[in-house]
Amino acid sequence: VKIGRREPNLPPGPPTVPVLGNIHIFPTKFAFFKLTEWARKYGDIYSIKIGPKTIIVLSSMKAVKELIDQQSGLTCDRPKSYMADTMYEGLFTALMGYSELWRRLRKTMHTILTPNGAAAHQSIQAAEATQLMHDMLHSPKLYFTHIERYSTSVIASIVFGKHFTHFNCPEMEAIFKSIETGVKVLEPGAHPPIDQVPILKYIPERWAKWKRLAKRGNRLASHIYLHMLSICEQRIQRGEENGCFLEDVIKNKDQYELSRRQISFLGGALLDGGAHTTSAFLQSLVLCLTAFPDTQKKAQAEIDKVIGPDRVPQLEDFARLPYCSALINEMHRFRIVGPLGIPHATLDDGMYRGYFLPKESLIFINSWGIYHDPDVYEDPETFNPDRYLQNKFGVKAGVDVKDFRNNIIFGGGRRICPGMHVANASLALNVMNLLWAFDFSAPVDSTTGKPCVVDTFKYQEGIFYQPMPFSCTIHPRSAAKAAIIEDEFEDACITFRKFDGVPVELPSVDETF
Ligand code: HEM
Repeated sequence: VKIGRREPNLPPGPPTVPVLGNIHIFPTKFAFFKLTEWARKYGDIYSIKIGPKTIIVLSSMKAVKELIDQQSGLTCDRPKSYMADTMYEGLFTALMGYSELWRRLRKTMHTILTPNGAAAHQSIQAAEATQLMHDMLHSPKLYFTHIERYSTSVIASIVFGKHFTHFNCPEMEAIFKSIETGVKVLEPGAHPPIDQVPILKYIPERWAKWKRLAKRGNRLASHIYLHMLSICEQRIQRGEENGCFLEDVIKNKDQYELSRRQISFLGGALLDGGAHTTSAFLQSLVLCLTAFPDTQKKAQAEIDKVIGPDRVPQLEDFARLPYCSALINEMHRFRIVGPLGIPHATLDDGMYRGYFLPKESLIFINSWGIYHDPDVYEDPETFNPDRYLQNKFGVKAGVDVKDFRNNIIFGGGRRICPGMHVANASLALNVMNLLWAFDFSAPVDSTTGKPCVVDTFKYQEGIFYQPMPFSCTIHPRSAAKAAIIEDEFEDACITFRKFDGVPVELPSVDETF
């Protein structure tokens, strides 16, 4: 039997068995740990066989640069996915194959997402970040949810011009229901291998729960995306534009060559792509500040020296805070939001380092493996922002950095995360604000009288690496700072007025499946 066998000129990899290849040993949970273990054994490029299909795993900056960035024309596709295409009608930028339509959607996104485009949205971003401080001040125990409100509302404001005051509102609930269903729809290994065995597509719906699930996902996703779009359209009709991204796209849809439905999914892809990732980063940040009090104190000392206690931080301050910048780099390295990114795929047959890469191979950028490589980073499992003060890439002495870039956590090539500049501004603003405003500590264990041990590995399963909710004590650093936050929040509410608008009722949706 040839199926499952590694073809002789593929990159090396774990031994295969007939038909299955490596399916039987492929991890279903936290796959990046196993893929990193294999990287140490088989090198920075290796292959895994899933039946007849090939997965290529890249675990060095050099391999990512050479194959994802420099051969982007070959590696910019996405794997075909019946489930994703059914749920998102083949219109979801992050999961679409390389096509003319994908290029048009990316081009449209770039109008807001360039550094200058992103800068135009900084006032709403700052107002949202102020609300996050205000929410944490008033109900610190709900900080996990406050972060999720912030991350969703900031993108919804930038893209659709719609601010969410509370987590408990019909729109936020609908967005999360759609995202949660998306996670189930896309869960690797949860459904029959439809993409490998296409005949399965013809099984009638009543016998195929997975088909019904994908259709339910489609109803939920299209319902909320179209609703968000109509909020924006109605604002334009009232002549109350607030400068959000989609206003421009709606008004110039002929120039962008996009239909109304395509525009709604474009907004949806930004919303889903931006909300969860930003949340995961900020929740990991709180976890690490709680687990590593010395780091917290050092960052606070820098902020106290540069900004002082009398005003809230501004985005411009960030350039004068090298330790805070190192802290963000170390957060990206230590607890990567997307440890395997979103898989790329090859558009055609290709070659790299003398290896053959068959058409439609999947390619994983194993960021976890790259950032936890003991040959590159001193004690990679130790959280140590100072490594990024020693040199730009935080590497051991003597490591050749000519192929390095610090934004590899945002992927690469033509598919590199278009939200990178919006995300960087969000992360910088909130790191400064949260450290300026609050002390984070582990709750005290009533039996020992000592702070509880914080587990920095208690994370949720899924495509993004997001911590499980954990107890954390959050106190304002002074009464004066609490008062400044109250004042700032009043100003933020003035900014929000333009983004609250007239409520538009969310119609109900059929959720059966
Ligand atoms: C900490 C924050 C973020 C991280 C770590 C992150 C990471 C990533 C990664 C790894 C990819 C896959 C890139 C590749 O395939 O090589 C991606 C794609 C994407 N991201 Fe982000 N992202 C973040 C924030 C955002 C934000 C704020 C937005 C929207 C404003 C956004 C929108 C997107 C979209 C639309 C794609 C799909 C690109 C495509 O397939 O063409 N992301 N992101």
